[in-house]
Amino acid sequence: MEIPFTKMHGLGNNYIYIDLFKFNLEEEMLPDIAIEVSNVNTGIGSDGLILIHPSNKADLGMRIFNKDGSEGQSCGNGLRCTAKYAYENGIIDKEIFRIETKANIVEASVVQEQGVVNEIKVDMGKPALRRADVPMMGGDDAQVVDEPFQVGDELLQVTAVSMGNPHAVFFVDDITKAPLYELGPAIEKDRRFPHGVNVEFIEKVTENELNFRVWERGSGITQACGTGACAAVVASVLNNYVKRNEEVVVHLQGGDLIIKWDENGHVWMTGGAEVIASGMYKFNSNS
Ligand SMILES: N[C@@H](CCC[C@H](N)C(=O)O)C(=O)O
Repeated sequence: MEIPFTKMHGLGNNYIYIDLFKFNLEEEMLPDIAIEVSNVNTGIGSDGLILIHPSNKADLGMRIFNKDGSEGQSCGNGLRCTAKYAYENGIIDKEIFRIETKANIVEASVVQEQGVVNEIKVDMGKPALRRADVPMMGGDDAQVVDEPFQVGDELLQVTAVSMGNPHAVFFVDDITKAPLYELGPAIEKDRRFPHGVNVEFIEKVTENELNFRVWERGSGITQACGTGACAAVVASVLNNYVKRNEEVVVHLQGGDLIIKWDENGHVWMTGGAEVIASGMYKFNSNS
């Protein structure tokens, strides 16, 4: 079967996008397609698969599958790329529109010049902070802020945030020494997170600037994670490292995002999105 695709990235966080306004895929094939297209040796190579689909609740919908075939509830970089694709390919014909995800419905605004989208701002909605909503096991149902977290021989301090998907945020003094490979895989699958977790290491640079590295649930190290950057700013506010209602520049491996957690509780994400290539993928179903 030949599948039309577009490969896009947001700060290097790259996915294969399939436009289900034009092409149909069987539900049961989706995890296998995600695994296969993500493979850099036998597929295209990506952090996963994103489907852009019709929605009866919003202007359009987006679904994200990680590299291992698991489905995530949201994807910040994917939402900006989806917004750019939808605008530039005539799926929508307005600058502000709503996108449904498995987690919630978000509002995206595109800044465009002559039909080409340069920047996308997304109202990502409100974070969920109660332990059960992350979800994280153990302890009472209050927020998980700077809580001791033992992993093997290491005693860390965790702040847990859901941006529709789960995030465990750890603050470090020097981002270049963040133990991504050493601890990322173990924390991602730690039994205290029953649905797994995205793992972020954050260094405060100034009152309005954070350094960021991520080990993503289902995909491992990626160059950027939009929901992770939102979670990092929420966690930094909760730990008094940055201020509520102020823009924070998050330096990810692939570039910068501007994030603000506003006084109404909404998290705003602003950044770019790029098209890499488009073509036809020959799906072999070998995985
Ligand atoms: N890269 C994404 C998040 C993708 C999903 C995540 N790995 C999960 O399983 O929750 C982003 O930009 O937010």
